Amino acid sequence: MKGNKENSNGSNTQMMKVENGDDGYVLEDVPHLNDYLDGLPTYPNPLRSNPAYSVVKQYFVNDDDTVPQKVVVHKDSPRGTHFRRAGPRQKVYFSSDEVHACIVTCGGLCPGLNTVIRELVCALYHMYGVTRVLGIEGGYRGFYSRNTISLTPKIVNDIHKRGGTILGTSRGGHDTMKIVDSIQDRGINQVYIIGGDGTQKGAAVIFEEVRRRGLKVAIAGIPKTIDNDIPVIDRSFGFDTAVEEAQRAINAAHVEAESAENGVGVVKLMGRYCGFIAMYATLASRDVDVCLIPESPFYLEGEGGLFEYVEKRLKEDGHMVIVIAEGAGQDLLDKELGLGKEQDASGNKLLADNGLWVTQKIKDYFARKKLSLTLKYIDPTYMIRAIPSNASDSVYCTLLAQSCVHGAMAGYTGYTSGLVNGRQTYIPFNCINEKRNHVVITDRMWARLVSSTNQPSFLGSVVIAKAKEEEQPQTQLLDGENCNDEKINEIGTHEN
Ligand SMILES: Nc1ncnc2c1ncn2[C@@H]1O[C@H](COP(=O)(O)OP(=O)(O)O)[C@@H](O)[C@H]1O
Ligand SMILES: O=P(O)(O)OC[C@H]1O[C@](O)(COP(=O)(O)O)[C@@H](O)[C@@H]1O
Ligand SMILES: [Mg+2]
Repeated sequence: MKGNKENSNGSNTQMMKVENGDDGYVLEDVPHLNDYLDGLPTYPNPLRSNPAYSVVKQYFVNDDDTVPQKVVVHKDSPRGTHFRRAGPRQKVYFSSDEVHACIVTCGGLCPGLNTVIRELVCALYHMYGVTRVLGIEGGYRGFYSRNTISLTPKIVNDIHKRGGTILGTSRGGHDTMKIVDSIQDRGINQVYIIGGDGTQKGAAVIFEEVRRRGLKVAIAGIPKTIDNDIPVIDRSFGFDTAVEEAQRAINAAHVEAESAENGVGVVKLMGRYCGFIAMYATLASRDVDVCLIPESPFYLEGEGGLFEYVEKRLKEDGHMVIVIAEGAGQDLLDKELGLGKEQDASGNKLLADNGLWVTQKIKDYFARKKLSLTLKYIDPTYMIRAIPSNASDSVYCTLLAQSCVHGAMAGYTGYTSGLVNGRQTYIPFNCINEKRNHVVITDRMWARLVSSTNQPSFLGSVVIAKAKEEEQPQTQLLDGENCNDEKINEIGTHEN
């Protein structure tokens, strides 16, 4: 049974393609150019005659292959939500010389952006014989305010060794009509959009406008977020690299703290709304005594508070390391400093420097108690995102880019490519855009962290009960689950 349902988000008119099957099987499908254009010609996939790929058994993905969102199931549980498996199809909807592709990067930097650009260009050229690929400079606004650059395998050959994005990026500037006018005027028919939650929302609106105008243009997203806050996918590219780089800052903080009397090292890491980088960097390092993240409220004064814990650790060990994600404790700062309304050009809330704030608070506390303290504050936030991707992220970027190109060539549109339970999939924009991924503090991963640092939970029993109520228990599969149900963080819930 095939069906479309209206998106619950009032501002977004995207029709969702949902297919229900036996035993509670649900396919959250992605749009196809065929859905709104009749009589499109198809062509055999050029990979059939590509010497590297033609020898691969079952190189082409079966059109019916789908990937389950949840792999932990019970005997009688419904089969649940699935996504279309990514990969090359037998038939393509674009001939090689017809394709005029473009690539744009938006939002904040992330390790691996250049790798994705490189691999998109190489996949288009080498797999599909496409020779017209444009780079849109400076993010979304580049569509209507900047010249484009021509991208070839030669131009992108070495870019994966550099951090940042050769195309430049920006926040704000999303003007749907101007962007789609530019796509139409330039004769672009495949748009590859690399960016985070904001960017994917922008891509969804572009897709809707392209469909409204009846254009044969595939709109494909590649999720980029150093914070790892995009739902559904296993993890975002660049996240591994960022966690690895964060180790250097934590090591430095530890060395400094260890070498001084009553030494405290404070490290601020990225994580606007979620504390994945801080959590994983802390778990990996084992030198951290307390990790503060946005999802876990904390307090400073009194019993069970941060000051009491710092004092205790210094008495016991003579030194300690604090990791703080940039979004942690922002409510406390808001209350005290009266901030809270300022936004960046994309509408993201601008955060006050909680690392500096907590540093000053600890210093004041120790001064009040006339206790000695040597505190060093390290803020490596931009250092961890301005570097090239590490080896594992680079391979991941390659697979993402190739999957994304296969999808557009096969005529799919309005999707984000993403890794779900270790398999590449096409995810409809609405599944990505309606929720944000966050650390589940009633999950075993956070419990692991709290037990490894031995930090106070800062939570009273009432708060814990409330959090448990709000979070879906990880072993419980609910009837009728779909991608819009609260996502249980996949990284945090893979238990062995
Ligand atoms: N709700 C939205 N609708 C359309 N465009 C958006 C939306 N939110 C953000 N954008 C655009 O997406 C781009 C990147 O968004 P931003 O939030 O800065 O970064 P990220 O995509 O990394 O989260 C910006 O150009 C912004 O204007
Ligand atoms: O200074 P900028 O460029 O606004 O970036 C800061 C923000 O970018 C982030 O890395 C996330 O940005 P994105 O949503 O663009 O991925 C946050 O952690 C951080 O708050
Ligand atoms: Mg974002």
